[in-house]
Amino acid sequence: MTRSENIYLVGLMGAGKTTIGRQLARALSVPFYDSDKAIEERTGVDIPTIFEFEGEEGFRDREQKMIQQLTQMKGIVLATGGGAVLREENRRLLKENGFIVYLQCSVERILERTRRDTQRPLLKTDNPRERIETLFTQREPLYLSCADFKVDTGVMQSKEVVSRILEEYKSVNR
Ligand SMILES: Nc1ncnc2c1ncn2[C@@H]1O[C@H](COP(=O)(O)OP(=O)(O)O)[C@@H](O)[C@H]1O
Ligand SMILES: O=C(O)C1=C[C@@H](OP(=O)(O)O)[C@@H](O)[C@H](O)C1
Ligand SMILES: [Mg+2]
Repeated sequence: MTRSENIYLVGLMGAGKTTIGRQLARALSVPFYDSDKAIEERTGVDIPTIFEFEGEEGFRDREQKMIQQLTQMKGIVLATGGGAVLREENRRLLKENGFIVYLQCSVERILERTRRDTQRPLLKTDNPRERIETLFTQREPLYLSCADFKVDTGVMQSKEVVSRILEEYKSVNR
């Protein structure tokens, strides 16, 4: 088993990890996991409820446990949550066990895509643009430090993004 048997997607909220991940897994005929969905299934409540009752740190603890478990699996595509790279342990686990793709996206596009969203507690603010800009500045260096490959999802259709990832993944796994 090599680390490249898994593909892990990282990037900001709205970059398309969940959407692209599902399509990529289908194209490869492998199982798809989404760490947020797995946390929701385990707890029986949605992400905003976890933030409400346990705060961001409570959510991060659950997220770390989930990443620990999901990175034991082989032959999967995993969409992480946008903040999964914040913890060093998560970055280490992801780097050790998979091919990491950073889905890059401009603040403007993210703002458009998340405008009507109610499921991302970190964007429940009077000034979502400022929040996204802050997250971008804080996290972009972390995404870049983990990534084996990056692709801009703001300028291409998801189908094209999937093709670019497959092309790169196959070239490193020849
Ligand atoms: N080129 C694209 N790649 C990925 N998502 C796109 C693209 N264009 C539009 N979208 C839309 O943007 C949103 C991305 O949300 P999601 O996949 O949940 O992102 P994430 O999991 O990174 O937060 C979806 O509603 C998706 O349909
Ligand atoms: O950026 C973040 O800190 C978060 C991103 C979300 O996932 P998506 O990136 O899939 O939206 C989810 O994990 C939670 O709301 C926190
Ligand atoms: Mg997602």
